[in-house]
Amino acid sequence: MPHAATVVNDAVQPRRAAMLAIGTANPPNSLSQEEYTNWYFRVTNSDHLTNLKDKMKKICKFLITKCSCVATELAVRDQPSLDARQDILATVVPELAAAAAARAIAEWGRPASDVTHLVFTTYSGVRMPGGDLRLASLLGLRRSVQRTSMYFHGCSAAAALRVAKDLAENNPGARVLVVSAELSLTLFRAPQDGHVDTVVGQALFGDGAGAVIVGAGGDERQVFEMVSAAQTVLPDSEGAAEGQLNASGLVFRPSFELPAMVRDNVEQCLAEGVGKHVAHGGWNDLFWAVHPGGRKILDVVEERLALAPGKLDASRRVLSEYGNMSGASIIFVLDELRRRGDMPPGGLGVMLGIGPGISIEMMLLRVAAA
Ligand SMILES: CC(C)(COP(=O)(O)OP(=O)(O)OC[C@H]1O[C@@H](n2cnc3c(N)ncnc32)[C@H](O)[C@@H]1OP(=O)(O)O)[C@@H](O)C(=O)NCCC(=O)NCCSC(=O)CC(=O)O
Repeated sequence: MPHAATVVNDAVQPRRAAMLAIGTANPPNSLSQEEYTNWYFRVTNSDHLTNLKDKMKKICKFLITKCSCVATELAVRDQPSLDARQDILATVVPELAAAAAARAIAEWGRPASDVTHLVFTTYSGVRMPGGDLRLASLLGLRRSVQRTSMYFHGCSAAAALRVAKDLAENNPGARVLVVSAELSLTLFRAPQDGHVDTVVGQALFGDGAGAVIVGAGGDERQVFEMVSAAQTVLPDSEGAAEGQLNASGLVFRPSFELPAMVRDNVEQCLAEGVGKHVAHGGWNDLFWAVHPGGRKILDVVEERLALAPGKLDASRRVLSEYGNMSGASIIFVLDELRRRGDMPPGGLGVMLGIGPGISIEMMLLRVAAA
């Protein structure tokens, strides 16, 4: 029963930020995972690597669809250099970001020019000026919008939401647009004999963008109150989710140990990061928005916190529908949770982000009054 949990010292925060609207977008042409696996091995001339293809099919069987944008198809056909990919990403990433942001702004109901701050996050390409500027222009944001970009933070929308909470609570009248947009084109590479990690990455990562409007005070409808936020780094975890941009794109290698590291530390992180702000009779008193980094990540969180079956359904659905869209995923999970409509106003929950570091982002949320 979510109602059983309450916020400690609830009245202390005079102006608390809230998520006011949420929008998401994906590239139009999604494939089933089986289609994607067949396509991936065909376009990379790798059908002869039957062992790897079988492994990818096995990994994919828990996933339903995979977005494969037109850009990836074009890029692969032309065997692009990093330069060619950067050109594609420079156009497509801000457009995908703008599609998600436009939905959030439409739901919010105020003009785009009322956005005072933009926090943009991506690992899909780097450029000067950044995708945030193009995004601001596509949306018609005011020239004086205060922009902040977070590149290569991996699953960073949770961190971007923490930054937005601070901005909203410390700048009266601020309306912060948070946008995370990811295209796995940046990670795309052909399978290599003997390297299972390559197909793990190709199977797991998907394309999507998520956007949230954050503000404090005012009379707009709220979705989730952002009660408290914290970040921590897991001990001895450096290198457990490493990525580096090189001539062949972003090479990202999640380690085998990552799920076990999360399993061994998640409860203590939550006790320290969220525990002091909430009185509850057990983790099942809360709703959960966990970064769908992979099936095993969700399994270990569920197991360690002894969560009831179904508690991570929103994360599991997003993972199976869209794959791991890195930062954007957590926004899809929040959207999925509120769309289900089964959380009573006042119910408390936790947003849990897991990214390179291993960094753990935690935010205590409260379902806003209807
Ligand atoms: C990838 C999986 C969905 C596959 O699950 P399955 O149950 O289908 O199968 P499995 O675990 O037996 O793995 C299938 C095959 O892949 C191999 N395999 C699994 N994980 C691997 C890894 N990290 N590196 C290299 N190989 C790996 C296994 O050894 C096995 O090969 P063999 O058959 O030869 O033994 C799961 O293992 C998982 O969820 N792992 C965690 C993924 C992860 O780290 N995500 C976080 C990404 S970082 C992130 O999310 C943050 C961010 O984006 O910023």
